[in-house]
Amino acid sequence: LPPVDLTARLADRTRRMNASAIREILKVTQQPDVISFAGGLPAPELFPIEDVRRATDAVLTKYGPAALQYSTTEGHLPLREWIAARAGITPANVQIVTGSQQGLDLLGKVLINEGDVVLVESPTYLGALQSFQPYGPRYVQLPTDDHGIDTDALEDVLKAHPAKLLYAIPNFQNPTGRTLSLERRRRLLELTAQYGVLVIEDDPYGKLRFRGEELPGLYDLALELVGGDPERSHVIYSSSFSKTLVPGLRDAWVQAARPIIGKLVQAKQGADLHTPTLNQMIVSELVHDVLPRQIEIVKRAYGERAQDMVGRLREYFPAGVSFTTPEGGMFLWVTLPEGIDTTPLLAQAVERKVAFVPGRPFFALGGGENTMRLSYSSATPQQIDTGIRALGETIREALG
Ligand SMILES: Cc1ncc(COP(=O)(O)O)c(CN[C@@H](CCCC(=O)O)C(=O)O)c1O
Repeated sequence: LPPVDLTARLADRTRRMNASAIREILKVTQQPDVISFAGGLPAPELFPIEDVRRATDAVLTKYGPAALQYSTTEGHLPLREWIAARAGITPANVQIVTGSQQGLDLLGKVLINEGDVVLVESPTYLGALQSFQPYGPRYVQLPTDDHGIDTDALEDVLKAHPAKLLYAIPNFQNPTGRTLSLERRRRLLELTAQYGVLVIEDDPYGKLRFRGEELPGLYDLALELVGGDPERSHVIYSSSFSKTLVPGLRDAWVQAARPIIGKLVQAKQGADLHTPTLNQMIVSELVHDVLPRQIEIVKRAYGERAQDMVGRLREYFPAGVSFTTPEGGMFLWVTLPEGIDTTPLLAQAVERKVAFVPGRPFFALGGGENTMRLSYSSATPQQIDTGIRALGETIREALG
């Protein structure tokens, strides 16, 4: 039989698909002697392994075979009830998803028509761009500064472009580590409500504040504006147990009005039927006692590591380099002098046994060649010292 040209058989939309820079770099940084500031990996040494062991045993004892059987697409009801009670909504407004990454993909599938204008921060989480891309959005980048999205610029954009969606990470943003100010949260909600733009609030880091005052989320503020009725909220909230508990159980959730949840359920039926039953039940055991304790442990550790890294950046990085100083989360953002391209710089850094994520893939419409993302969450003080020193030398060399 003549060989079939398989690439010619791929669906047209696959031309819009690209690899995740983070996932690709993770393969490089698996080499044991490379200090990686690349992936947003939670600190493995802090994982509550014994608690997970006990919870797994308790679940198998309590539910028996049901813990290993197919289960509902909406998700394990006790877990949805716990999430709903905390958010002041009903379980019908909560959909469990297999990582918030799946939530982003399903939201793209049910909300984005080819050509819809999707407003994204500049820079934004590259994984969201990867999830939305196959559905053919027209991205419009929103300028950001140390207080998050520039809402004056947002108003100008909304006057110029009827937009379908605004995707935002208000707390400890990926990749910059920045936090959207309260004043701008209110202004963003006013403008998006006025112009009929749905907001996706992606908030996997919201509980990981280690400095400053906690701020109400967009979803919470929007709920207040509509008298607490989730059916009238134009904000869709996404969060995850990946950064507060463990990422490998792939448990996360979406909060939204029922018409959106209803379509998410149908999209998820077509994707994976349901999130693993056992994993949901384990998380449902852990949320009561283990989760609050784990959040405190993680916040303290990440606060120390962030402080460490900022100290080393000040010590080892050359003048002319600027960086953010986050109040929570796992990342900070470095801006090098114009003219340096951090994509080729990564290869030189890896030769010095240190890795980061070049900034370019975090910009939906290009730019950012002279930027990079650093994650401090899974690095020890010694690795931060050694790695930042090596990275500083790499940058000095590139500056000539
Ligand atoms: C804003 C934002 N939204 C969703 C996710 C996905 O988290 P989960 O699927 O809930 O684990 C993430 C996780 N991003 C990490 C983890 C990616 C891990 C990986 O690709 O290996 C990162 O940027 O490095 C995120 O930052």
